[in-house]
Amino acid sequence: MPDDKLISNQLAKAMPWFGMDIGGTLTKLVYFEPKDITPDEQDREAGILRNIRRYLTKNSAYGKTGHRDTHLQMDNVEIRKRKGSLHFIRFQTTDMGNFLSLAKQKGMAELVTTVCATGGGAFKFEKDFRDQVNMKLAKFDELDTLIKGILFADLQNRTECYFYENASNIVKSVKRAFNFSEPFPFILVNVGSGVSILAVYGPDNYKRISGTSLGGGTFLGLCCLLTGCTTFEEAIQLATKGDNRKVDKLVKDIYGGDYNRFGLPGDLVASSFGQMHITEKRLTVSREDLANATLVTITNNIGSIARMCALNERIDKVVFVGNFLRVNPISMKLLAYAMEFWSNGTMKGLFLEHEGYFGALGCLLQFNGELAAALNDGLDHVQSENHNLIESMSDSASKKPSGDLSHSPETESSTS
Ligand SMILES: Nc1ncnc2c1ncn2[C@@H]1O[C@H](COP(=O)(O)OP(=O)(O)O)[C@@H](O)[C@H]1O
Ligand SMILES: CC(C)(COP(=O)(O)O)[C@@H](O)C(=O)NCCC(=O)O
Repeated sequence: MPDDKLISNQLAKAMPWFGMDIGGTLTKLVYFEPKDITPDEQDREAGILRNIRRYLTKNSAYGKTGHRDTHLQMDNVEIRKRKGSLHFIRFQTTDMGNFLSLAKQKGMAELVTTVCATGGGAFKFEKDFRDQVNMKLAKFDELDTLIKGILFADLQNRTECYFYENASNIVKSVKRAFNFSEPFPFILVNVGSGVSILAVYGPDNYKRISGTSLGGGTFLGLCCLLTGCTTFEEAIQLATKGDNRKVDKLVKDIYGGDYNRFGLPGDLVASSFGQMHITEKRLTVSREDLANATLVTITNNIGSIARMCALNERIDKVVFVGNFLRVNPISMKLLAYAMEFWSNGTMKGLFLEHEGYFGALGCLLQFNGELAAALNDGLDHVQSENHNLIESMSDSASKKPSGDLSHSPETESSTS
């Protein structure tokens, strides 16, 4: 059985380490940059690997839609006994063709033969990866990796988790760090293109309890249709300047004030977009108002479903993640308000700094587990779906660096 040192050696040879989450709208790529490279290792580092490392870490924009979220970079992270930084990169999934061309152009295809991937696109694009860049995808489930990513990020960064103090007063509510060191149980609401809701009881113990197709993709799609905007950033900017009350019908528009008997305040939205059947109202609303109303409609619906799920499961912590929350304090404050107000202060909405990257991060970490286990077991226990992944690792463990997840003849070796 290989010892720890051998395993860490083999894992290091598998660089570069990536985790990829190919979602319905955005592809998220987490890249581990080793920072403990010895001079000897540097000398032996293959040219392609060095170029990829430099290309990814020296730029913050790639191709047409690729961005590195530099503010999310995690330094001094230890993974597989290596110290380094985690870089967080995203691009539009519709740009996958360009990503594959770029990967080919940068020599990735020669270096990396297996990529760890999660999300629906890991299935959808598997053939494209194989046909266009000769890469295999080692597929992991998106909800498994999501939870693993969250737990890892929170361990690394004790200010990862936050909540809104004074959540019941949206104007005055302020972001504060939340101690998430004892996380279980919690409800996890992943707001991506659509919404998945999980009840998480332990690191490997969860169930998917609900979902809705009215998610981040719906907000963006409707906003583009209603306002003519073309990007998420533009949609959020418009929403920030708008007022949903000119679009929605409020309780007071119907009751003239509060509906006291059932505790419904006059300012509560009674009917989303409920004023838009009135011609004069329609003529006076702005694009900003429509964007704001769309954001409020989608957010409130998610908040309402999440709260019912939490109530049903008797869980008081509700964690919201997913890129819908990117640059979107309006929705986070609304969700925090909804959790607190409708539960009479018994539930708490929680948020995480790395919003949409946990699936990709968990994918990067998961690979370690599978790989180490495979090496430990002498590669005997390998499950069929991970066959490709382990096959290429077995190559590297025994003889030539064949390039799984990444090998080249002179790929860097471990310091140990
Ligand atoms: N730059 C962006 N481009 C498109 N959508 C974005 C962007 N930033 C945030 N979003 C929002 O995030 C959602 C996608 O979230 P994400 O968690 O990445 O889900 P998925 O895995 O389905 O792609 C979009 O539907 C949109 O609401
Ligand atoms: C199918 C999905 C898991 C895909 O994840 P996504 O790319 O949206 O993050 C998600 O969109 C979802 O759970 N949709 C809601 C389906 C439903 O329960 O109605």
